[in-house]
Amino acid sequence: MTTSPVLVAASTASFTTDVASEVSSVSRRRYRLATELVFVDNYDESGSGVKDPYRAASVPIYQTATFKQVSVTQGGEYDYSRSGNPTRTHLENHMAKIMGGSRAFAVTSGMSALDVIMRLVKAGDHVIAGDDLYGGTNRLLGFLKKHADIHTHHVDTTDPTAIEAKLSAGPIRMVLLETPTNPMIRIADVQRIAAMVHERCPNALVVVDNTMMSPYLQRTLSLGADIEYHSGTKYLSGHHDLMAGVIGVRDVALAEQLAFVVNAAGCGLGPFDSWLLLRGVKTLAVRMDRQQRSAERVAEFLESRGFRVYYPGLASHPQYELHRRLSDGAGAVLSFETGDIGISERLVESTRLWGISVSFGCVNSLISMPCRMSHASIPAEVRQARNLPEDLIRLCVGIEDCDDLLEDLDRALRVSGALASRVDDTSPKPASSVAAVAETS
Ligand SMILES: Cc1ncc(COP(=O)(O)O)c(C=O)c1O
Ligand SMILES: N[C@@H](CCSC[C@H](N)C(=O)O)C(=O)O
Repeated sequence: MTTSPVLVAASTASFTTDVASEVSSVSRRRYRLATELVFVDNYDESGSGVKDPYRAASVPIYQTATFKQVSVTQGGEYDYSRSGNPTRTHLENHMAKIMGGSRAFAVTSGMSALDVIMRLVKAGDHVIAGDDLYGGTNRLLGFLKKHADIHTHHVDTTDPTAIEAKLSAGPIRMVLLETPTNPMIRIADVQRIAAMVHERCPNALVVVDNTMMSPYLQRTLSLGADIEYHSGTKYLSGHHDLMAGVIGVRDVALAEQLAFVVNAAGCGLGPFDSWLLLRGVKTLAVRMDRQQRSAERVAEFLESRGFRVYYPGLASHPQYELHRRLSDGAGAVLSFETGDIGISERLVESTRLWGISVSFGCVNSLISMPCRMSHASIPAEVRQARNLPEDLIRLCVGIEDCDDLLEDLDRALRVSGALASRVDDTSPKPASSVAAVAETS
């Protein structure tokens, strides 16, 4: 991160209301994001006024559903963990700080985050969303169309004029963007789209699913989005050992509406998962830096072998410059085509180190075929109409030694026949691939 340190008002996160008001007026130096990720504001900045009574180095897990009251009318800050829990509050304040929002909410999954956000849309309203987007998002939007009379227009979000053309299609309440998209890794110009939507449709909210970048690489609230959300199941937690969603907002009134829904619908993240997520977020920068470095090598390796690779860190990506302008890195998810569904299936099943699994953002490297797995819920004819390649392979690059990853991939490319169908065997190989070939033969 390159942002220079500035002074900001301290978070009002607290375990007790009285200490919160005591520290809320204090300003402290704002560090670079990699520092802020590990700096969990558990004490006040002077180090004297303690927010946690025992100055616990790790935020405690308040594994309780209820909080006792002093009397019938006198309660504390918390009464019931659905409405609020200190461990969750800590996580939420930490995430608001990291995302550059006024407030954040931690809920039970990424889909739950979108479900909360969609409660801001009422029957008869229209939504504009991408034609390349996560299968579960497509499924929820389809459900809302069928059962709640919320109509979604799916457009190519790489083209702001395609969005502009739909702004008069009905009462637009929301523009929902993924950038990069899952699984085609396309980029939306959030800044331009947000400015245009806010000018043309002041009642519309610009919502960004920032899961693939994480707030470490891209902060869309500062690009003009009204709401940014994440599947915390992915990079924020990093280990595929929990499900979570995080929503961040700038506007205080909007935050109040979301807070109401989280409590009313009862999807706030439980104390243990809140603690696990807070723990995961602390290592986000080191994980992402490492995963991204390896992803760059993997993308270059595949491109040098003649494959069509989708990764915004490659100069060949059509929105390479745009993504560089909007973000701090290309991330660690990429996809590529082999040109043949059978070859893709064999390739995926030939890897040993890359786990065949949905999801991404884990420290372990994963390989998948979106049309058979994460995006299988999108009907085949819709996938075809949206030009989603059936042979597409998606890679989520983990933290393993990159030479091992390349060797495993190289071997799988060969045994599946993918490489033979792409390039002649005399093309340059990474030094490490020699061992892999020997292993195969
Ligand atoms: C881009 C994106 N957004 C949201 C989700 C939903 O997250 P979750 O699985 O945590 O519900 C996923 C994957 O599941 C995803 O890939
Ligand atoms: N069976 C699940 C599949 C989850 S896909 C998870 C992730 N977002 C990805 O893109 O891999 C479902 O149908 O929801």
